[in-house]
Parts: sequence; C-alpha cells; structure tokens
Amino acid sequence: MLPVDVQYRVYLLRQFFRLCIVPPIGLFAILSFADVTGALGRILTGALLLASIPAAFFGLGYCSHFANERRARSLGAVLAPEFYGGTAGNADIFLRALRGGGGSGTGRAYIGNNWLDLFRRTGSTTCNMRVLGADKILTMDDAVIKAVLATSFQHFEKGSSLRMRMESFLGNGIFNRDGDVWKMHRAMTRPFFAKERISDFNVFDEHSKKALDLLESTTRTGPRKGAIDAQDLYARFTLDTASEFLFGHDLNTLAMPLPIAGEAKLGPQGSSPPDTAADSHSRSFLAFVQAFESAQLNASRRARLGDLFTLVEAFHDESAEHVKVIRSFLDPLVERAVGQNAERKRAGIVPGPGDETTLLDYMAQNTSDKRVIRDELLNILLASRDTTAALLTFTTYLCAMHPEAFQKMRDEAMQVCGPTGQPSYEVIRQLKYMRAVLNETLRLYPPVPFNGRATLPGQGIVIPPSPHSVPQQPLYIPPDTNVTFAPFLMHRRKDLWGDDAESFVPERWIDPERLARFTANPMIWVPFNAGPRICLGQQFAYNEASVFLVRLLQRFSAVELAPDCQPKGSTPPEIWKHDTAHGYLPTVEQCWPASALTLFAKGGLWVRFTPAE
Ligand code: HEM
Repeated sequence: MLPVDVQYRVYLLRQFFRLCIVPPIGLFAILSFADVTGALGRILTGALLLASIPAAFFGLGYCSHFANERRARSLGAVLAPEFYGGTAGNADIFLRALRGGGGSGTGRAYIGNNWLDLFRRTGSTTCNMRVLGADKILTMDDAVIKAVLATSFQHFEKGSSLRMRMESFLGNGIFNRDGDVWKMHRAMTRPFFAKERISDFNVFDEHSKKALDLLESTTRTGPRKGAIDAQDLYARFTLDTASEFLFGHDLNTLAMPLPIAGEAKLGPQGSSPPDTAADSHSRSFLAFVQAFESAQLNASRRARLGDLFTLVEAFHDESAEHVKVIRSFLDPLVERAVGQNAERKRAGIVPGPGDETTLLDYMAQNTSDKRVIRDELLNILLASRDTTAALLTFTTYLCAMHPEAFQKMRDEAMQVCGPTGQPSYEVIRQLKYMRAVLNETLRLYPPVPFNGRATLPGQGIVIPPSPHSVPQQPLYIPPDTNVTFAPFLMHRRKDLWGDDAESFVPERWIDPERLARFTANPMIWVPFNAGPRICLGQQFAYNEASVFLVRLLQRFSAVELAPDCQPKGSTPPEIWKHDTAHGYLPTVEQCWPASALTLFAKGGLWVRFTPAE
C-alpha cells in the first residue's frame, strides 16, 4: 500500500486527469478525426477544449443521476430529493465549508440550522446536498439512521473518503477500519472494556478529586468571583483519566495553568490557557495535547470539505507536523511496553487473564505490532476524551439553566452516597435521576452530533421508510455514496419526541408513559451509535461521568453561568434570539454549541460554582 500522505495526492492526480485531461484530449481526438480543427481555427478549438472540462463534469453528473433515478424506479423506490442552491454545482456550500461555516456551528449560524434549511427547502428528512458533482446524502431520518447503523449495517462502511481523510491521524486504529480488519480490532479491544475492569472506580475517583480540588480553590480565590471554564477543566480530567487507564501514564494536564477568568482569549475551540508550562516535562505533555487537538481540528475541517480537502491540501499535508509530535510521544511508551512484555515472556512469566492494568499492557500481550498498538491507543484516547468532557460540559450547562434539576440530582446523590461516601458501581446504579439527566443531556447535546458512512462500491441499497419519514416511499441510496447523519437534529424532532422535544425534561427517562416513545423506537436516540459498531466505552463513560458528578455534588451546592467571563466572540449572536424559524432552543441558548468531530461550547463554558457548606 502507498504511504498515506501520498495516497490522497494520487487520488487528486487521478481526479485531475479524469476531469481536466481526458475530456479535452477526447474532444481533440474527435475533432481531429472529423478533420474540423483547421476550419474551427486555433482560438475556437482552444475554447471548445476548455469548455469540455465543465461540460464533462456536469454531463457525467447528470448521466449518473439519471442512471440512479432509473435504478431507483426499477426497485420501486425514489432518490433523496436534491438541493439546488444559488450557484453552479452548489459551489457556495463548498465555499462556506471552506470558511468554517456549514452546519457545524463554527460559523455564525446555530449548529445544524443550515442543514434544517436544506431539509425544509427539499421538504424531506433526507436530502442530497450535491456539491461540485459529488453526491452527499444528509439525513435526520430515524429509518435511514436505523438502516445505516443496524438493520443494513453490512451494506455500509466508513468508506474510502473517510479513510483517506483520517489515515494520517488515526492510521490503523478501530475508528478508521472496515470489514475484517475492523472486526479484528473490535475483538481485540472489547475484552478490555469488560464490566469488572471498568468498575474499578479508583482511577475515576483520584482524578475527580484532583479536578475538584482545583475547582474549589479557583472558586474560593480565583479572579472574577471564582469563575472557571468548566469545559477546559473537564477536558483535562477526562484526558488524565483516559491516559492513565489506557497507557498507565497520567498526562497530568490538571497540573498545567488553567485559563484565567477575564483574561482568557478565544482558542480554536474553548478558551486558551496561558502559555506558561513550567518545565520540559510539562512542555512535552503540552506539545502532545496541542498536537492532538490540532490534528482533530484538521480532521474536522477535512470532514466539512469532503474529498475536496485534497485540493486544499494538495501541496501540504496539514496533519503531518501534528502527527509527528503525537507519534514521538507515544512511540517510546509502546516500545517500552512491548519490550517489557518480551522480557516477561523470556523469563517464563505468563500473565493470567485480567492481570494487565492498562490497554497498552493488554495489547502488548496480544500483538507485537507496534504500529497497531500505537494507533489503537490514539483512537481510543480520541474516543474517550472529548466525548465524555462534552457530556459533563453540557450537563453542567443544563444544570445552570435548570437549578431545580441540579438540586434534585444533588438530593438524590446525598441520599444514596451521603456527603462523603465513595461512589461504587452498585451506588451509581441507584442514581436514577442522575442517569436521566445524563440521558437527556445526550439527547439535546449529543457529543458526536454528526456522523457518516458510505454505501459499498457497486452496491446500492433500498431503505423502507418509517412512519415519520418524508417522503413516505422507500429510498434508494446509490453505490459508493456518502451518507452523513445527524443525531443532533433527530434528537430534537417534535414528531419523534413530542411537543416538548426542545425542552430539558429528565423525567422523560423515568416516567413510564413518556419513556414509551423511546422504548417503542430506540433508534430515535443514538448518542453512542447503535448496532455492531456501538460505542465500546458507553459504560465506561457513564461510570466516569457519574463518579465525577457525585463527587462534585458532594462539594458544591449550586452552579450558575458566568457570561461576563466568556471570551469575546463566544456569547451567542443576537440574531439567534430572534430566529424563531429554526425552533425554540437556539433563541434561548446561553452558550455557543459547535462541532469539530465532537461537540463543544465555543470559548468554553464559564461558570461559578457555590461550595457546599
Ligand atoms: C459520552 C461519552 C461517549 C459518547 C457519546 C461516545 C459516542 C460514540 C460514538 C457515536 C461512536 C461511533 C463512532 C463512529 O461511528 O465511528 C463511538 C465509538 C467508539 N467509542 Fe465511544 N463515546 C463515548 C465515550 C467513549 C469512551 C469513554 C470510550 C473508551 C474509553 C469510547 C470508546 C469507543 C470506541 C473504541 C469506539 C469504536 C467502536 C467501533 O468502531 O467498533 N467511547 N463512541
């Protein structure tokens, strides 16, 4: 296989050759054969050859569209309605994605609103946003999402587009593989997420204590009446916890300087910490964390651009530098674990099942392929860090917006654990209201708001509609087509969740009558995905978030937003308040949700906690 950074350039060259070289050469051959070049003259011949490029581009697009339409009709199905924008080939959509807009919330529009507009304008819950000739299916339809993730799982894959975009960053890891290789990854890592292992709450408890000590000291003595960027704190907590769990190495980002209330500026996602990492040890950790975040940002930019990222990065792989830093950090850890395992084997020590304490140890016992181990660690670090941090961030946000829910959750935690009791697996199972708050947060603010798959090359698929699908006909998705689905939008649909779909109502997860909507059709709630590729760390995430919240509720009695500390440019734009056309939630939003693979609050989530007496 070609080196990854060469792969997309080859792809680009192939596309360039197909679209820009073949049509003029073909036309020239025809004109020469017909012996009309002399009569046309050089200028007209040149103009025709040039015009053959867009003509072939759009001509091929239309031919494939008509072929697909015929195929759909023959199967008794329809194609997803196409969106026609204001420019040829919907080029404006591509330009908006290039500038950071699109549906991701990183532009001025509320996250997902651009998509809602497309659904409205095509009168559907699934549409085709054909950009520069490439089909791109968008959906918030429960039937399509169900087919993609579960019932027709075998007809979809992550696909070559995604692999090409992510290869330099995620390499040979579980997120970036399909078919038998993915099965091998899943079989290898799954046992490590067994209940017994992730029920060892000490690692959660230790890091919760560190984070909450920091929160308490900032609350009591920090500037601006003790305001803190909760999102930043949670990202450190989840990173330190995950790094210890995965490779036995506490990155100790909680020990690095926090963003300062009133001084912090807008960072690439949250707020920026002061650049004052003390020693070289902290600096190398900081470099790793920054490279990890930058590679993620580039991956999400590539996702917005689709295959066209190859054009933007034709001469410079924007991930290369970050990946180098990440690998220089992880490689020695992997090297050491593989070496230690080889030594143990030489000494005749055979570890029993469950003896290994970290994923790194566990993998070193199962394979000596250092690249597989490194890439898997990186993939799972990515999977575990921002997702759980997003869950805690938006739970805090909703608690600040709904103090009664915070109080109810606190009363329950006090009743079950008391003011100092250690949360255990059994204890957490009793915290029904807390679980309802977490589920409701995952509904309104799913940490992975958008996700994607592609149909297999050479294999289209027909998806039967659900009672809520528009149009109410079977849908044909042609072969090798990208399908992007939006749990963020589906989770807020009134026809699926009822009139209070946009309200924060934890009781909908407890009250049997309300819960019936979900139990009748569980595919309307997919924060962890569903089907064979469902999140491996779901229980880990619930455990981690619950331990942290119990400890937080034991030490703090209230939380409120601190909008005065949000960095400039991160408070919701005034226009959201008056934009009732896109639903109720954006009009009352007090933070700025946006997405870069995972959900985050732009500029961070600045809050003030009240220490419990
Ligand atoms: C609230 C927290 C979390 C949420 C919302 C979440 C959500 C998801 C989603 C949506 C996927 C599917 C991604 C895709 O389609 O490619 C996924 C996959 C995965 N998650 Fe999570 N996740 C969370 C926490 C975690 C944690 C803590 C871990 C590990 C410690 C983890 C490990 C994984 C792994 C290994 C996969 C890949 C599964 C596969 O492809 O077979 N996740 N997660």
